[in-house]
Amino acid sequence: MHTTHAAPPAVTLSGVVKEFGAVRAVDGVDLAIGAGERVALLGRNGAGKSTVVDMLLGLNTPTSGTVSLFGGSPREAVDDGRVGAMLQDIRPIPRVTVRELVGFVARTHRHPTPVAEALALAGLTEVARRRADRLSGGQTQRVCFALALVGAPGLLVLDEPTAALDVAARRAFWETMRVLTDRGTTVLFSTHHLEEADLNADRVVVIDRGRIVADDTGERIRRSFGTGLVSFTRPAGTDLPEGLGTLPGVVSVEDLGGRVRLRTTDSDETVHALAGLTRVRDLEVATAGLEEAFIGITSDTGTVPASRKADHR
Ligand SMILES: Nc1ncnc2c1ncn2[C@@H]1O[C@H](COP(=O)(O)OP(=O)(O)OP(=O)(O)O)[C@@H](O)[C@H]1O
Repeated sequence: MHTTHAAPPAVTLSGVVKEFGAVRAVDGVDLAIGAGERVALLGRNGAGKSTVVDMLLGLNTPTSGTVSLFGGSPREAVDDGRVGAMLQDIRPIPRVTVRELVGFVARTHRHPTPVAEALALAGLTEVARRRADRLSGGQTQRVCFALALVGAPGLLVLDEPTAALDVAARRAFWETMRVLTDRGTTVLFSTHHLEEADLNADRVVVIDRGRIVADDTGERIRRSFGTGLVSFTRPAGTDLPEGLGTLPGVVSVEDLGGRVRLRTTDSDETVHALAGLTRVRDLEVATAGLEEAFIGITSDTGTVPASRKADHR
């Protein structure tokens, strides 16, 4: 009988916890990423993104739980040249030309991408003869990108990859990312820009205080964040009406000292039902920007809806 074995996922994290003394940077993360997926790890500063990335690369070990890449340890996958990485702290670059540097790293791999192609993919063709230590911040970031991709890795791990890039370079960068995932490369990148995650990933994993609070397509996450804002003033001397949180579309309720703000996925339905529930004054309906919606889900005000948390235990 002929049996086929499915390839193990590119990335698997099971019950991963990472503590630094009293700080629990990663607090029980389960995540599986298949070949060719383009996944954004989205979270605000200090959410735990870099800690996850470091564990994926074997630079850090979990306090508990397991991390595996292609079914083996991160160290094995890295030593095997199956992982390309671009981290936030850009290391000093030696005094050689860009082409020499990329060529040198290419020779350390068994099946490298041709150097000219790696340079072109990273947008470095024009500066290939320049000394690598005399480049602008954005060009230096592109050199790091070329070094990450020249080994033709199965998995690319990129920690805030576009931080130093201008608008045109960003666009070119994401275009290259598409080319690579179309070839079957798995890409995991971290960002704190919802817009960037939404536009450039097939799947967005939102991390907050070390936990995954959403894992879905950017569009569905955007919708579930609730970009509608319905605000009203409650009559003086009255309490916050009961049942606001269960009105149609409502994902969170905030009471800002008499002014009540509902975040909703459907403002029309919410307003309609609100009228039947209570008397309100100064009704206002607005749309939150994507970034604001994201801040809503991950802010300290505790407005993350219980239902979304429960989805991702
Ligand atoms: N080596 C360390 N020692 C102590 N605490 C650490 C260490 N590394 C990270 N932390 C803490 O762990 C938490 C998560 O940090 P991490 O760098 O993973 O966040 P991040 O999501 O990557 O943030 P940013 O977007 O700012 O890069 C933070 O509270 C941080 O201060």
